Amino acid sequence: MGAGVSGSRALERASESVDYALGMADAPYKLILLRHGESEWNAKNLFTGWVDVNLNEKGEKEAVRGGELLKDAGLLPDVVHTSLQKRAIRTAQLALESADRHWIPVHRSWRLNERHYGALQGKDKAATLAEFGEEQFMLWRRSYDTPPPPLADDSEFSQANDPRYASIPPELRPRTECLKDVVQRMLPYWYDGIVPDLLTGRTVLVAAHGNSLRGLVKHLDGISDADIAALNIPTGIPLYYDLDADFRPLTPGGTYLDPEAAAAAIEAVKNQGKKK
Ligand SMILES: O=C(O)[C@@H](CO)OP(=O)(O)O
Repeated sequence: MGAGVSGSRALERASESVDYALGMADAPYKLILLRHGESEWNAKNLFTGWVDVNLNEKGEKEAVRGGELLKDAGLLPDVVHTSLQKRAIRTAQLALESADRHWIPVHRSWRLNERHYGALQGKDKAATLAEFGEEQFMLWRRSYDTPPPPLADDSEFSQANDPRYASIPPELRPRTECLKDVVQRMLPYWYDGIVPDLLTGRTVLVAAHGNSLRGLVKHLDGISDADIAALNIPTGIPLYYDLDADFRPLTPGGTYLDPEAAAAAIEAVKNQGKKK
């Protein structure tokens, strides 16, 4: 019995020293969220959703700067997860190149895609606000559980027949989504794709979108369905989370690596539709 007790103490000590060696004693898990840089349609103030729009020049610069911020902060990702959309994929590549981490393993999933914006995809935000009024506009844009009308499969902005979504049965491919739908399809990937990487002590970068990241932040910070309406995420500025052993943030809301730029950009996202 004595041997058993000292054996288990030795095991405890060994596991403590592994935690220490991995720097996991206080904040075991390091997670970085990065919304893609400005896209061509962000600049034109159009609802984008699943339309596969590219970064514009400003967005490319934001992505490069995002990588520099990571490097300066000593937050070097060991693995990256992206959506299946070009603006997030390219943002991750540009950021990782500028942090000299272009070689890390990459995983992609449609579950990190932007919210499908239904029949609003391709529409001008200011014109939509003017046509339907502020209440309806904000309900579609920021309410937790009111999706816009579905997008017809024969629309030029539909992804119903896009081969990259072939693994989703045709009738289950989104034609519109509210944030609640996004949380429901994103969380399985968080648990099965991202958390296992965090558990091994890797620093994980998630390069995704305004609304898929709002869904993830809602989950991490335990934000209510009502309060999430007020949360906006800026393009291209890394948001860093130290997570405890239960994957809860040590600093609620995380930390933007450039807080001043983030505050100004959050305000601009919030006011989209009100100008241009
Ligand atoms: O158009 C979109 O897909 C998203 C993100 O750009 O817009 P919003 O911030 O209005 O939800």
